[in-house]
This record gives sequence, structure tokens and C-alpha cells, in this order.
Amino acid sequence: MDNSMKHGLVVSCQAHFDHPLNHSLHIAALAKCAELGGAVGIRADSPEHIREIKKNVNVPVIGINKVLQHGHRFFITPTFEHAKDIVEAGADIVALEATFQNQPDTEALKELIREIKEELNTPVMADISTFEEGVRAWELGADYVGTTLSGYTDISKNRQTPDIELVKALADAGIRTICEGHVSSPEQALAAVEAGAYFVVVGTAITDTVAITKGYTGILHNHGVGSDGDANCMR
Ligand SMILES: CC(=O)N[C@H](C=O)[C@@H](O)[C@H](O)[C@H](O)COP(=O)(O)O
Repeated sequence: MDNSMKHGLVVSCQAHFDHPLNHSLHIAALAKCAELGGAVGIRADSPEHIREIKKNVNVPVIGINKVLQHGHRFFITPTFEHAKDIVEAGADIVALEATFQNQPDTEALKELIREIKEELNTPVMADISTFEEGVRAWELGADYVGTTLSGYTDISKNRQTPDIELVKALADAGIRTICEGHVSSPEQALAAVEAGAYFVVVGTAITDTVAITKGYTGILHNHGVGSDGDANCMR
């Protein structure tokens, strides 16, 4: 097990749809900035973006291959083919969704994890939303279990803050746990590591300049000055 990422920061460099940063050169520049800032890894979506990042960034890349489900949220790396495409693009770790909602068949999930590990020779990060999903993914052979989808599934409560309680519960159960989702300050990242996170993934708060700008314009607008912007870009 490569421990270069232990207790470090992984920066998620993603943009989708009409977001102005949704271009492989922009995403690769964000990833390089993250590396220069001390990130121990990058998380990125799609073979195209990963391929560009790998040209000039030396830290490991956690690859995902998102598929939009009928106007609903994304399904993260649903099949072996999706995983193979990102590994061929250079992903060092494959992250995939392991929730009961989108991966209800435990045998099928077990086979998917096995295939990625054995046939692609690549470690797997399982993105989950609850403690039970995390335990299942770990028992099925996932190398890392991430709280990525806490707040995004039917059975997890909507949230605006990182799920530190879930990090702690999984870490206390001996699971190599990654804190991902809604981390918006360095202090929250530290709290996640103190709760037992193996590493922390931060996306929006570092790389989504539209969202960061809206944090400032929104507060001014709410106090009766300025505009809060009209962009409605999805990440
Ligand atoms: C739910 C989902 O699809 N999450 C995605 C997973 O890759 C990304 O859109 C998030 O930005 C990433 O998880 C990091 O989280 P945050 O941007 O909150 O720091």
C-alpha cells in the first residue's frame, strides 16, 4: 500500500456542463496548482481530463468516470468499462459508487471491485453515504472508503458540512476512511484527520471559482449591496 497520501490533502479538480473551467487544459492547470500547494493527490473525472493532468502532475490521481442518470445525480464509475477507460488514461486509483441506492447487488459490486483490482491492477476507493455501505465496501475488498456521497442518497440526510461522525465511526471500525464532501475550511480538514481520516478530499472550496465567488457576492447581496451573480453552473 502506497502511504504517500496518508494524512494529506487530495484536491478534486472537476467541472461539468457549461462551467467555464470544463476543459482539460483548465482542469490540468488546477491540478498543477494543487500539487504546487502541497496536495498529495488529485481527484478528477473523465479519461480526457485525467490524461491531461497526468502529462504534468506527479502525485497520484484518483480517477472517476461519472455518468449522469436521467437528470438525477451522477453515478460514479458504474461499470468495469468505465473503470478501464480511466485506468488507460492514467488513473492510479479508481473511485466508484458503492451505495445501496446505485449498487444494490452485493455480488455484482464484489465482482466489480475484484475485476478492477485484479485485472486492472488498480486500487479501489468506494464512495459511500452510510456506515453500513462503508462496512460492506470494505468487506468486499475496497482499499479506501470515502464519505463522498453522505447527503446525496435517499438514506443519508442532506447536509452542508463534512460527515465527521461517519469518518470517526468507519475509522474506529478499522476501515481506511477518506473524508470527502462539503469540506470548506482547513480547520474542517484537520478535524477530519483528527477523527481518523486517512486523507481528506476537497473540491468545491478550492477549485470551483464560481462557487467561491458566490460566497462573497451572496453575503454582500444579502446585506443589500451588489449582485449575487447569475451563474447556475453544476459541478
Ligand atoms: C456527490 C458528487 O458527485 N461528488 C463528486 C465526487 O467526485 C464531486 O462533485 C465533489 O466535488 C467531490 O466529492 C468533492 O466534494 P466537495 O466539492 O464538496 O469538496
